[in-house]
Amino acid sequence: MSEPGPPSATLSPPLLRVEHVVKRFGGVRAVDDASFAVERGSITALIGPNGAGKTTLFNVVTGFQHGDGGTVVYDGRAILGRPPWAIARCGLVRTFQITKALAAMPVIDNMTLAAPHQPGEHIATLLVRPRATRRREHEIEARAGELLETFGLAAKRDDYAGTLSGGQRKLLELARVLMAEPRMVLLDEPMAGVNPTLGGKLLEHVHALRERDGTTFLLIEHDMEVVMGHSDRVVCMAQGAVIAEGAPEAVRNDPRVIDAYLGGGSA
Ligand SMILES: Nc1ncnc2c1ncn2[C@@H]1O[C@H](COP(=O)(O)OP(=O)(O)OP(=O)(O)O)[C@@H](O)[C@H]1O
Repeated sequence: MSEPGPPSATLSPPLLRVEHVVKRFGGVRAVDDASFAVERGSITALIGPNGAGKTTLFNVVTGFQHGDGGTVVYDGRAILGRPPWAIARCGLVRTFQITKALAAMPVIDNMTLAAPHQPGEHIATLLVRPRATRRREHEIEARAGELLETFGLAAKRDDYAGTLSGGQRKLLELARVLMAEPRMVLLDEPMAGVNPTLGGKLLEHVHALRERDGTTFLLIEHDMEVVMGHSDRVVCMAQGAVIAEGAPEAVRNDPRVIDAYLGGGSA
Protein backbone atom coordinates (compact mmCIF):
# COMPACT_ATOMS: atom_id res chain seq x y z
CA MET A 1 0.00 0.00 0.00
CA SER A 2 2.96 2.32 0.47
CA GLU A 3 5.08 2.34 -2.71
CA PRO A 4 3.48 3.53 -5.92
CA GLY A 5 3.84 1.31 -8.98
CA PRO A 6 4.52 -2.41 -9.14
CA PRO A 7 6.80 -3.62 -6.36
CA SER A 8 9.90 -5.49 -7.41
CA ALA A 9 8.99 -9.03 -8.34
CA THR A 10 12.30 -10.20 -6.96
CA LEU A 11 11.48 -8.96 -3.45
CA SER A 12 8.07 -10.47 -2.88
CA PRO A 13 6.44 -13.72 -3.99
CA PRO A 14 3.62 -13.50 -6.55
CA LEU A 15 0.22 -12.50 -5.17
CA LEU A 16 -1.51 -15.25 -7.15
CA ARG A 17 -0.14 -18.61 -8.24
CA VAL A 18 -2.19 -20.91 -10.45
CA GLU A 19 -0.63 -24.36 -10.59
CA HIS A 20 -1.68 -27.25 -12.80
CA VAL A 21 -5.34 -26.26 -12.68
CA VAL A 22 -7.76 -28.52 -14.54
CA LYS A 23 -11.44 -27.93 -15.28
CA ARG A 24 -13.46 -30.37 -17.37
CA PHE A 25 -16.93 -30.09 -18.84
CA GLY A 26 -17.75 -33.68 -19.75
CA GLY A 27 -15.10 -34.61 -22.27
CA VAL A 28 -13.91 -31.00 -22.79
CA ARG A 29 -10.79 -29.99 -20.86
CA ALA A 30 -11.63 -26.27 -20.74
CA VAL A 31 -8.62 -25.64 -18.48
CA ASP A 32 -5.90 -28.21 -18.99
CA ASP A 33 -2.98 -28.14 -16.54
CA ALA A 34 -2.74 -24.33 -16.55
CA SER A 35 0.02 -22.71 -14.51
CA PHE A 36 1.07 -19.06 -14.17
CA ALA A 37 1.77 -16.37 -11.60
CA VAL A 38 0.58 -12.80 -11.10
CA GLU A 39 3.06 -10.42 -9.47
CA ARG A 40 1.91 -8.06 -6.73
CA GLY A 41 0.93 -4.64 -7.98
CA SER A 42 1.05 -5.70 -11.62
CA ILE A 43 -1.45 -5.29 -14.41
CA THR A 44 -1.40 -8.71 -16.04
CA ALA A 45 -3.33 -9.47 -19.22
CA LEU A 46 -4.73 -12.94 -19.87
CA ILE A 47 -5.02 -13.43 -23.62
CA GLY A 48 -5.73 -16.29 -26.00
CA PRO A 49 -8.01 -17.22 -28.87
CA ASN A 50 -11.73 -17.89 -28.38
CA GLY A 51 -12.39 -20.98 -26.31
CA ALA A 52 -8.87 -21.00 -24.81
CA GLY A 53 -10.30 -21.35 -21.28
CA LYS A 54 -9.74 -17.83 -19.96
CA THR A 55 -13.22 -17.22 -18.52
CA THR A 56 -13.39 -20.74 -17.10
CA LEU A 57 -10.06 -20.15 -15.36
CA PHE A 58 -11.43 -16.88 -13.89
CA ASN A 59 -14.46 -18.77 -12.63
CA VAL A 60 -12.34 -21.47 -11.00
CA VAL A 61 -9.91 -18.98 -9.41
CA THR A 62 -12.77 -16.93 -7.91
CA GLY A 63 -14.68 -20.00 -6.70
CA PHE A 64 -17.64 -19.69 -9.07
CA GLN A 65 -16.85 -23.04 -10.66
CA HIS A 66 -15.25 -26.06 -9.03
CA GLY A 67 -11.80 -26.97 -10.28
CA ASP A 68 -11.09 -30.64 -11.03
CA GLY A 69 -7.44 -30.46 -10.05
CA GLY A 70 -4.44 -28.30 -9.29
CA THR A 71 -3.76 -25.56 -6.78
CA VAL A 72 -4.50 -21.85 -6.56
CA VAL A 73 -2.53 -19.91 -3.98
CA TYR A 74 -3.55 -16.33 -3.25
CA ASP A 75 -1.34 -14.37 -0.87
CA GLY A 76 0.06 -17.57 0.58
CA ARG A 77 -3.35 -19.20 1.06
CA ALA A 78 -4.67 -22.19 -0.90
CA ILE A 79 -8.06 -21.02 -2.19
CA LEU A 80 -9.12 -23.63 -4.75
CA GLY A 81 -12.47 -25.07 -3.69
CA ARG A 82 -13.33 -22.21 -1.32
CA PRO A 83 -16.67 -20.47 -1.90
CA PRO A 84 -16.68 -17.14 -3.77
CA TRP A 85 -17.56 -15.09 -0.68
CA ALA A 86 -14.61 -16.53 1.26
CA ILE A 87 -12.24 -15.75 -1.61
CA ALA A 88 -13.63 -12.23 -1.91
CA ARG A 89 -13.13 -11.78 1.82
CA CYS A 90 -9.43 -12.57 1.29
CA GLY A 91 -9.29 -9.56 -1.06
CA LEU A 92 -9.59 -11.26 -4.46
CA VAL A 93 -12.66 -10.08 -6.37
CA ARG A 94 -14.02 -10.08 -9.88
CA THR A 95 -16.35 -7.71 -11.62
CA PHE A 96 -19.87 -8.76 -12.56
CA GLN A 97 -22.22 -7.57 -15.21
CA ILE A 98 -25.04 -5.44 -13.85
CA THR A 99 -27.84 -8.00 -13.73
CA LYS A 100 -31.52 -7.31 -14.40
CA ALA A 101 -32.18 -6.99 -10.68
CA LEU A 102 -29.37 -4.48 -10.21
CA ALA A 103 -30.40 -2.57 -13.33
CA ALA A 104 -33.77 -1.96 -11.68
CA MET A 105 -32.10 -0.28 -8.68
CA PRO A 106 -30.58 3.18 -8.31
CA VAL A 107 -26.84 3.46 -8.89
CA ILE A 108 -26.21 4.31 -5.22
CA ASP A 109 -27.99 1.12 -4.08
CA ASN A 110 -25.87 -0.90 -6.48
CA MET A 111 -22.87 0.50 -4.65
CA THR A 112 -24.01 0.09 -1.06
CA LEU A 113 -25.23 -3.45 -1.72
CA ALA A 114 -21.72 -4.36 -2.84
CA ALA A 115 -20.21 -3.47 0.55
CA PRO A 116 -19.11 -6.40 2.69
CA HIS A 117 -20.73 -6.87 6.11
CA GLN A 118 -23.99 -5.05 5.48
CA PRO A 119 -25.13 -3.63 8.82
CA GLY A 120 -28.76 -4.56 8.24
CA GLU A 121 -27.85 -8.17 7.51
CA HIS A 122 -28.07 -9.31 11.09
CA ILE A 123 -31.12 -8.21 13.01
CA ALA A 124 -29.37 -9.03 16.28
CA THR A 125 -26.59 -6.52 15.50
CA LEU A 126 -29.19 -3.94 14.61
CA LEU A 127 -30.94 -4.40 17.95
CA VAL A 128 -27.90 -4.76 20.16
CA ARG A 129 -25.54 -2.23 18.61
CA PRO A 130 -27.67 0.34 16.81
CA ARG A 131 -25.05 3.09 17.01
CA ALA A 132 -22.29 0.92 15.55
CA THR A 133 -24.70 -0.14 12.82
CA ARG A 134 -25.51 3.44 11.92
CA ARG A 135 -21.82 4.35 11.89
CA ARG A 136 -21.07 1.47 9.50
CA GLU A 137 -23.98 2.56 7.30
CA HIS A 138 -22.56 6.07 7.12
CA GLU A 139 -19.11 4.72 6.26
CA ILE A 140 -20.57 2.62 3.45
CA GLU A 141 -22.55 5.53 2.05
CA ALA A 142 -19.53 7.83 2.25
CA ARG A 143 -17.32 5.34 0.43
CA ALA A 144 -20.00 4.75 -2.21
CA GLY A 145 -20.33 8.52 -2.73
CA GLU A 146 -16.56 8.99 -3.03
CA LEU A 147 -16.24 6.19 -5.55
CA LEU A 148 -19.11 7.52 -7.64
CA GLU A 149 -17.41 10.93 -7.60
CA THR A 150 -14.08 9.42 -8.64
CA PHE A 151 -15.69 7.42 -11.43
CA GLY A 152 -17.63 10.40 -12.79
CA LEU A 153 -20.95 8.81 -11.84
CA ALA A 154 -21.99 11.15 -9.02
CA ALA A 155 -24.63 12.84 -11.19
CA LYS A 156 -26.13 9.39 -11.87
CA ARG A 157 -26.36 8.49 -8.17
CA ASP A 158 -30.17 8.28 -8.07
CA ASP A 159 -30.71 7.06 -11.64
CA TYR A 160 -31.59 3.44 -12.26
CA ALA A 161 -28.46 1.51 -13.21
CA GLY A 162 -30.35 0.21 -16.24
CA THR A 163 -30.35 3.71 -17.75
CA LEU A 164 -26.54 3.91 -17.87
CA SER A 165 -24.64 3.57 -21.14
CA GLY A 166 -22.52 0.45 -21.75
CA GLY A 167 -19.36 2.29 -20.75
CA GLN A 168 -20.92 3.78 -17.62
CA ARG A 169 -22.07 0.31 -16.62
CA LYS A 170 -18.51 -0.99 -16.91
CA LEU A 171 -17.34 1.87 -14.70
CA LEU A 172 -20.08 1.02 -12.19
CA GLU A 173 -19.07 -2.65 -12.28
CA LEU A 174 -15.50 -1.68 -11.34
CA ALA A 175 -16.66 0.87 -8.75
CA ARG A 176 -18.90 -1.80 -7.14
CA VAL A 177 -16.08 -4.27 -6.54
CA LEU A 178 -13.97 -1.49 -5.03
CA MET A 179 -16.53 -1.23 -2.21
CA ALA A 180 -14.86 -4.35 -0.82
CA GLU A 181 -11.42 -2.65 -0.88
CA PRO A 182 -9.86 -5.54 -2.77
CA ARG A 183 -6.15 -6.16 -3.19
CA MET A 184 -6.64 -7.97 -6.49
CA VAL A 185 -9.30 -7.43 -9.15
CA LEU A 186 -10.12 -9.74 -12.05
CA LEU A 187 -11.70 -8.03 -15.06
CA ASP A 188 -13.31 -10.04 -17.87
CA GLU A 189 -13.09 -8.04 -21.10
CA PRO A 190 -13.49 -4.61 -19.46
CA MET A 191 -13.29 -2.80 -22.81
CA ALA A 192 -15.88 -4.87 -24.66
CA GLY A 193 -18.69 -2.67 -25.97
CA VAL A 194 -17.28 0.46 -24.35
CA ASN A 195 -16.70 3.67 -26.32
CA PRO A 196 -13.04 4.74 -26.48
CA THR A 197 -13.49 7.75 -24.17
CA LEU A 198 -15.05 5.79 -21.32
CA GLY A 199 -12.73 2.85 -22.04
CA GLY A 200 -9.79 5.21 -21.62
CA LYS A 201 -11.27 6.45 -18.33
CA LEU A 202 -11.64 2.91 -17.07
CA LEU A 203 -7.99 2.18 -17.84
CA GLU A 204 -6.97 5.42 -16.12
CA HIS A 205 -8.75 4.19 -12.99
CA VAL A 206 -7.01 0.84 -13.20
CA HIS A 207 -3.61 2.58 -13.35
CA ALA A 208 -4.54 5.03 -10.59
CA LEU A 209 -5.64 2.22 -8.27
CA ARG A 210 -2.45 0.33 -8.95
CA GLU A 211 -0.32 3.42 -8.30
CA ARG A 212 -2.23 4.64 -5.25
CA ASP A 213 -3.22 1.44 -3.46
CA GLY A 214 -0.95 -1.13 -5.07
CA THR A 215 -4.02 -2.98 -6.36
CA THR A 216 -3.16 -5.94 -8.59
CA PHE A 217 -5.15 -6.51 -11.79
CA LEU A 218 -5.64 -9.57 -13.97
CA LEU A 219 -7.67 -8.81 -17.05
CA ILE A 220 -8.94 -10.88 -19.94
CA GLU A 221 -8.57 -8.68 -22.98
CA HIS A 222 -8.83 -9.26 -26.71
CA ASP A 223 -7.77 -5.79 -27.83
CA MET A 224 -4.02 -6.13 -28.42
CA GLU A 225 -3.52 -2.35 -28.32
CA VAL A 226 -4.90 -2.31 -24.78
CA VAL A 227 -2.83 -5.36 -23.84
CA MET A 228 0.41 -3.94 -25.23
CA GLY A 229 -0.14 -0.41 -23.92
CA HIS A 230 -1.45 -1.13 -20.44
CA SER A 231 -0.14 -4.41 -19.07
CA ASP A 232 3.20 -5.21 -17.44
CA ARG A 233 2.94 -8.90 -18.10
CA VAL A 234 0.97 -11.12 -20.43
CA VAL A 235 -0.18 -14.72 -20.00
CA CYS A 236 -1.38 -16.49 -23.14
CA MET A 237 -3.67 -19.53 -23.05
CA ALA A 238 -4.60 -21.87 -25.86
CA GLN A 239 -6.65 -25.05 -25.64
CA GLY A 240 -6.84 -24.77 -21.85
CA ALA A 241 -3.09 -24.51 -21.24
CA VAL A 242 -0.74 -21.59 -20.68
CA ILE A 243 1.54 -21.48 -23.71
CA ALA A 244 3.49 -18.28 -22.97
CA GLU A 245 4.03 -15.88 -20.09
CA GLY A 246 6.20 -12.77 -19.79
CA ALA A 247 6.72 -9.22 -21.00
CA PRO A 248 4.06 -8.06 -23.51
CA GLU A 249 6.46 -7.67 -26.43
CA ALA A 250 8.06 -11.07 -25.86
CA VAL A 251 4.70 -12.84 -25.63
CA ARG A 252 3.38 -11.10 -28.74
CA ASN A 253 6.38 -12.27 -30.74
CA ASP A 254 6.39 -15.80 -29.35
CA PRO A 255 5.90 -18.22 -32.27
CA ARG A 256 3.59 -20.42 -30.13
CA VAL A 257 1.32 -17.42 -29.51
CA ILE A 258 1.30 -16.44 -33.18
CA ASP A 259 0.49 -20.06 -34.08
CA ALA A 260 -2.35 -20.23 -31.56
CA TYR A 261 -3.96 -17.09 -32.95
CA LEU A 262 -3.56 -18.31 -36.51
CA GLY A 263 -5.33 -21.52 -35.50
CA GLY A 264 -2.21 -23.64 -35.49
CA GLY A 265 -3.09 -25.06 -32.05
CA SER A 266 0.41 -25.02 -30.70
CA ALA A 267 -0.53 -25.86 -27.11
N1 LIG B 1 -20.50 -24.40 -18.82
C1 LIG B 1 -19.85 -25.00 -19.83
N2 LIG B 1 -20.26 -26.21 -20.26
C2 LIG B 1 -19.60 -26.86 -21.25
N3 LIG B 1 -18.52 -26.36 -21.88
C3 LIG B 1 -18.06 -25.16 -21.50
C4 LIG B 1 -18.72 -24.42 -20.45
N4 LIG B 1 -18.05 -23.26 -20.28
C5 LIG B 1 -17.04 -23.26 -21.18
N5 LIG B 1 -17.06 -24.40 -21.91
C6 LIG B 1 -16.10 -24.78 -22.95
O1 LIG B 1 -14.81 -24.65 -22.40
C7 LIG B 1 -13.91 -24.10 -23.34
C8 LIG B 1 -13.29 -22.82 -22.80
O2 LIG B 1 -14.29 -21.81 -22.77
P1 LIG B 1 -14.03 -20.36 -22.13
O3 LIG B 1 -15.29 -19.59 -22.24
O4 LIG B 1 -13.42 -20.50 -20.79
O5 LIG B 1 -12.94 -19.77 -23.14
P2 LIG B 1 -12.47 -18.26 -23.32
O6 LIG B 1 -10.99 -18.32 -23.53
O7 LIG B 1 -12.96 -17.43 -22.21
O8 LIG B 1 -13.19 -17.87 -24.68
P3 LIG B 1 -13.71 -16.42 -25.22
O9 LIG B 1 -12.49 -15.60 -25.46
O10 LIG B 1 -14.40 -16.79 -26.48
O11 LIG B 1 -14.61 -15.88 -24.16
C9 LIG B 1 -14.70 -23.93 -24.64
O12 LIG B 1 -14.52 -25.09 -25.42
C10 LIG B 1 -16.11 -23.83 -24.15
O13 LIG B 1 -17.03 -24.27 -25.14
